[in-house]
Amino acid sequence: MMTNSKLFSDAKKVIPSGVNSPVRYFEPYPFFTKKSNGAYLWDAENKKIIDFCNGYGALLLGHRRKEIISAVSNQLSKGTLYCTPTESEIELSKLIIGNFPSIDKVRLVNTGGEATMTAIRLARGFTKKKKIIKFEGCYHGAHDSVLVKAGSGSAHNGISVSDGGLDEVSKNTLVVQYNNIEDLQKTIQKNKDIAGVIVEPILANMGLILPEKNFLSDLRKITKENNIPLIFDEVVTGFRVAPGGAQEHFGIKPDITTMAKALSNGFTIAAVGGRKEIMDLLSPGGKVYQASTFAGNPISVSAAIASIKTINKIKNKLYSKLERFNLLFSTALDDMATDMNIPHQINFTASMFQIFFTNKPVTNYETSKKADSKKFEKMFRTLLKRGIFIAPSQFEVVFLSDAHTENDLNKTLDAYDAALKSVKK
Ligand SMILES: Cc1ncc(COP(=O)(O)O)c(C=O)c1O
Ligand SMILES: NCC(=O)CCC(=O)O
Repeated sequence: MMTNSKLFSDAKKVIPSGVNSPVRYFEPYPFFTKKSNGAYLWDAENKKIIDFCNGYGALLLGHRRKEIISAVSNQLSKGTLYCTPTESEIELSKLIIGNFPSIDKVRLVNTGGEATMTAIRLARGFTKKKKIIKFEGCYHGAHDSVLVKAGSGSAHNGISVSDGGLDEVSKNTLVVQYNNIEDLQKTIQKNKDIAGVIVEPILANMGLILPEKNFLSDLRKITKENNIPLIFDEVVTGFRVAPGGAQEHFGIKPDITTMAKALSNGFTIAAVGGRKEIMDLLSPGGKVYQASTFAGNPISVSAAIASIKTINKIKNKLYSKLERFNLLFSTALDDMATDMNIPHQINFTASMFQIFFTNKPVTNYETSKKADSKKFEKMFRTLLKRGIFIAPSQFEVVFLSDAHTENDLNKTLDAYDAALKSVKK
């Protein structure tokens, strides 16, 4: 049997740092997954692990969900890539538009990063302006204009602006504090050249940070008053917090929306959608260029159609169950840490939560950075020893899926109990 340790030493020889995305690495080495099903992963050493990383939020319905696997198997028998339009793309676009009333038209792309890159280019093409505003700690993918004071692996590895990124690009990205509407107002007043504001409506890349009351509605009001397109990056929140994403949950209409992850429950697809007059600027009808060989590929499209149909069919049960599980879990975890006298904060909403080891509320990049990440890593390691996998970094969140059972959650709470004890030592 191959061990995780042997696989990692092999991997390092042929893959930089042994991983294909930085967030997958943790000390001393990550486990290597052989297969998954429902709520579980099995590693190279045949250990069964309860998964709370869930494809960084993609697997809302759980691994190998039957409706999706059967739609994809059906498509596999008909071909994998045509590079011509298909009727399925129309069906998927109608489903997306049906769930997101702010969207008149939608382009399919492959990754969240590609979606935000296209959204920003569209905002620039529409306004003929240059600068974009992003919020500290929000992560929108690994491209130059958004990899500035970003969260996720970029915060974890202390990379505020990436080597190799162009200053000419990052200097056109203005960074504003999350949950600080005055900061946004001042930045808009000082700069006349703003093409768009991009935001994670719920910040899920600095741990979990919730928008304070009125933050998103004020953001909408101010951008509208100043004729600045507002981009909601719903790569994490789309379909996860509601069938129509955070914009449905908070009742706010952005001008452009990006989505990925739970859109397809584990296949490579993302989308950028928005108002007709903006979306129609895309080439070939317009002059904003976006293109990709794999965009709208029939495999991912079939997965996304099956995901949305499943979500829409079971939505009345799905979201209330996940919210109930999350409330029970987060409350029990809070009680446990309080009983142990461990300074902590728990932020939770819908099917996401995170614990921070700090006695101050976590409301933005700075307060998240001040939490004790060494304690978090200790907790992570104890959880993993006990067969529970959460994303390895303080700057990610814990994702529940429809496949988790009460029994899984009880086991996980026992593991958190041991993990908190290890933190206390
Ligand atoms: C909010 C948000 N936007 C964009 C992205 C980038 O998505 P991808 O990794 O598919 O490029 C992520 C990825 O984690 C994300 O969390
Ligand atoms: N929250 C950050 C991600 O989901 C990104 C995953 C990756 O970079 O592999």
